[in-house]
Amino acid sequence: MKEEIDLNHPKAAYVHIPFCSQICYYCDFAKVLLEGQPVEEYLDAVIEQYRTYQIKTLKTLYIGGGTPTALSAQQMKKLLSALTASLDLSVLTEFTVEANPGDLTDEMIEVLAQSPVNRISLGVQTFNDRLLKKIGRTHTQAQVYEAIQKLRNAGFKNITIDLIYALPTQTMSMVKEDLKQLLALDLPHVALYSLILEDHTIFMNRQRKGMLKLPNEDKNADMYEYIVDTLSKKGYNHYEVSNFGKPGFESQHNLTYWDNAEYYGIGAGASGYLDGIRYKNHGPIHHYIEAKNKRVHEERLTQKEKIEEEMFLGLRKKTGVNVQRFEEKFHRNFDELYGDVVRKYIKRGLLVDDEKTIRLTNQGFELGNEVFAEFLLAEDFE
Ligand SMILES: C[S@@+](CC[C@H](N)C(=O)[O-])C[C@H]1O[C@@H](n2cnc3c(N)ncnc32)[C@H](O)[C@@H]1O
Ligand SMILES: C[S@@+](CC[C@H](N)C(=O)[O-])C[C@H]1O[C@@H](n2cnc3c(N)ncnc32)[C@H](O)[C@@H]1O
Ligand code: SF4
Repeated sequence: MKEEIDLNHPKAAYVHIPFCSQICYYCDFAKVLLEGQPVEEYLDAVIEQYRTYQIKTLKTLYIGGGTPTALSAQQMKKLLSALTASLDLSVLTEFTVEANPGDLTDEMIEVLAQSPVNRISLGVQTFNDRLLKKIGRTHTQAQVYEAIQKLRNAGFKNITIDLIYALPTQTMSMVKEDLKQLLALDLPHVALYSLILEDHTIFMNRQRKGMLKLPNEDKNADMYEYIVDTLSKKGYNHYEVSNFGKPGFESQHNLTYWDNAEYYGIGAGASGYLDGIRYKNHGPIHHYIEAKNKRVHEERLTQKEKIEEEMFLGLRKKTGVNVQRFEEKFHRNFDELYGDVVRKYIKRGLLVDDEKTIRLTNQGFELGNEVFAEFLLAEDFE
């Protein structure tokens, strides 16, 4: 009986730490400057929300931000022990903490190494010191090398970094140099994002004033092609639009999102998906701390929305959407719903149908959003 109940529970949890010691010029995630924030009260509120779910087993736990390593080593220790106190650790296979290369003090690394955390995601963005300054980062290339060496010395094998390409003034040869540095580090995983200009960022402000020199769309596409080609040749599995992992190192937590499975979302501004309801927690720190009910937006998804999400999220993965699984899940004939659009994009070389799965080609990945839009169902769909 216990096992049955457990199977119905989400197997992934996301915990958000919204503090940063600097605000990067491109970033629109839920975050605030650390200084002067009620960090202890915030951690207590996070732990309180986590406990309400009475979680006993998880396959993946992910502490993201913001910058989790902006916490002090003591605060991190308190958070990690509260999150794992009632967990069956034999089931927990992937436990990630995001870290800023400049924050990884010996003390912080020791706290992480002595906990069940087994994956570290470093926000590197680029190895180019001048470019790092131009995007508002305060760490340097040397600190990245130092952080990775220290993490390895402490026993961490599963280290991933985030890089951004198509940054202002970035040229193709700068992207090639970043890839060279990345490959020399021989890391098992990397996420490479194309810069997105977000509202309410310094970059958007500069763009509006005509002061931002961004690579054009063609250059952006060339950069993506170069990245995909280079990493694929070096043995990385391009398992999602922006993610590359050596076999066995694909992020299990992020695959939960793309598999359209449910997960707990804990912390200010975090989103979660439980019992068919997508929710978002209060964003502003004080609201989050004070609110009795931490969840502020809740939306029960209709069948139409669930099907659309299954397609958008599934197509982000290299393995695509499994047709049989789709039909079992939604009790619908796939071909009736999507046969026409699938055939159209197969003709254009953007989709492949290998009988069992529908998936994007590399060219399809580049034009992802255009393809996804065609998988929206009619307004009157029932
Ligand atoms: C929200 S951050 C959290 C990680 C950590 N704070 C850090 O930056 O080191 C997660 C990642 O999202 C990516 N990101 C944030 N804003 C972006 C943007 N506007 N365009 C592309 N990628 C972005 C960055 O690569 C960043 O490392
Ligand atoms: C952009 S992804 C980077 C993934 C990472 N490179 C990896 O492979 O482990 C992570 C970011 O997405 C955001 N994020 C992930 N899950 C979230 C959730 N459930 N609610 C809110 N934000 C989330 C956080 O800002 C987090 O820093
Ligand atoms: S990219 Fe990371 S460090 Fe920079 S502002 Fe966003 S969350 Fe903070």
